[in-house]
Amino acid sequence: MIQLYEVTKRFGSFQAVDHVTLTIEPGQIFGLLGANGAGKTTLIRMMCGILPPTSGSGQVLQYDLTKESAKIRQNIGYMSQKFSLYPDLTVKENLRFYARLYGVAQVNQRLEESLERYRLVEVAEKQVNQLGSGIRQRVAFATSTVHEPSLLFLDEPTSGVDPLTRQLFWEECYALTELGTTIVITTHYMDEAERCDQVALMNRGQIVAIGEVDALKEEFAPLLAIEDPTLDDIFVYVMSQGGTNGGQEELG
Ligand SMILES: Nc1ncnc2c1ncn2[C@@H]1O[C@H](COP(=O)(O)OP(=O)(O)OP(=O)(O)O)[C@@H](O)[C@H]1O
Repeated sequence: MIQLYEVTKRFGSFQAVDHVTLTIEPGQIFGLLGANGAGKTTLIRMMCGILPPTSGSGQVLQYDLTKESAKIRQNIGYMSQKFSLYPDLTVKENLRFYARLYGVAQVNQRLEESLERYRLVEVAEKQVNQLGSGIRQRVAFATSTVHEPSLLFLDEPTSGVDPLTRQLFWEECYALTELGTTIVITTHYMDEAERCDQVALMNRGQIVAIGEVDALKEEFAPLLAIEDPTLDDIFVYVMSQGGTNGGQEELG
């Protein structure tokens, strides 16, 4: 589904993503973890075909990362940290906008399905700016899946969201993977990371640990001298190995 080889992104002399080589199998929920500034969003934006890599190569779906980025953008779903919703439009109008953008056939039917699935029927005619953050998150989730992409990128979709909405959100993720969707998600919540089939820990632009959660725990137990480490323990250990790459002036 995704193969990256030595993918690097530099902003000026600063290396935000540093030679990342990665395979993500279809049908998985793949979690990207790392401290603030570790490079997760930059890596996701490259996988989405939004940001060209400085160097490296790869394939997303069957498309070349550098030469076919438009095809990638058209065929994936992406829920960014800053939800790309139009606050003055209603929930339904937002959904309709994205459905048209992605060339969805039978838009009306799809909108009804989407409103139903994400429990948005009652707020369909409300403007997004009148809604609370939990519902806005559901609207953003609905817009990123309105074209039923087989590959979905979710960048911190649950930050600032209440536990019930988080729970419902994860149920939706599982339902989508049942339908064959592959999900790449970033999160700062370790309980959410535990729900992923595979996780990768990023530090200073590099992937410093990758694998199934249980396998990682086994791998890190001797290094940590803890019999049954939590993902939190591993995270703290990995991050302590050199700290993060820190901030950088915005260079565009
Ligand atoms: N356009 C840009 N110009 C300059 N530096 C940038 C740019 N975009 C990102 N960076 C820097 O690259 C580094 C990685 O940022 P990125 O947003 O990918 O991290 P992250 O792991 O997603 O962090 P967070 O968890 O806070 O979202 C940061 O130091 C950031 O300041």
